[in-house]
Amino acid sequence: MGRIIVALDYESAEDANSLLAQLKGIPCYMKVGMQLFYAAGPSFVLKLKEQGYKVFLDLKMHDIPNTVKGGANSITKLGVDMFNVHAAGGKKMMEYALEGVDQAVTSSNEKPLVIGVTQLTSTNVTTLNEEIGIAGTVEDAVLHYAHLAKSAGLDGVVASPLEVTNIKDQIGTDFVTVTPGIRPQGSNIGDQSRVMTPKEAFNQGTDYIVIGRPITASDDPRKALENIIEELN
Ligand SMILES: O=c1ccn([C@@H]2O[C@H](COP(=O)(O)O)[C@@H](O)[C@H]2O)c(=O)[nH]1
Repeated sequence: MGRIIVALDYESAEDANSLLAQLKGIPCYMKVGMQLFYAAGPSFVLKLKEQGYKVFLDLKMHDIPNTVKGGANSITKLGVDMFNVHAAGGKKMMEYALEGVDQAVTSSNEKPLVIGVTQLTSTNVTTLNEEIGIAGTVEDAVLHYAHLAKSAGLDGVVASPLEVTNIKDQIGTDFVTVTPGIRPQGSNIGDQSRVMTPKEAFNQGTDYIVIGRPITASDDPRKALENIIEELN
């Protein structure tokens, strides 16, 4: 099941390597987010690639277009398979990200999937309306950003599984959806708001699910991942 992305949300390379050892041989993507990247840096990403992992670099870039272009250029040179930018940065920012990618693509650096973050899966309608200042439903806000990401030329979006059917219906099945907010039955929701089980998420038609704590905080991470895969089969 190469469509499961495990979130390596750890404070050190040692901790992340310990999980990698426990999950050895199970085909899945590895996601490096800001906690691990800021601690272990690009060299950790390069080592993951050397070991043959598919890598999603989840740094959610959001800055002026020129800065994002430079960031996207540097990320592409790391050889990652997927990275993301906030769609809230606007169409021009996303277009510049793609320019940064194009300028870094060589025969040894393949083009990564570039994915736009719509609304974080921790965001509920109250946060959206009263704190972020966007009126209406979360679903509409997600769809708005998904259309914007598509118009900028991005490959897909990060959204919750709840929005996948509408995204695929409106934008097309080949527009990639990457969905965190995954909680196997009975697991702690924590700070997430818009959640589904792994099976429900794939039933909605998502391309990739992202799972962190239900695996990493488990007493037996390998068993936790194997249980998820078994449920999906
Ligand atoms: O909208 C988003 C975007 C990214 N994430 C990231 O996914 C994982 C989820 O971890 P869990 O422990 O399974 O909650 C985490 O790394 C987030 O930074 C997200 O949750 N929602």
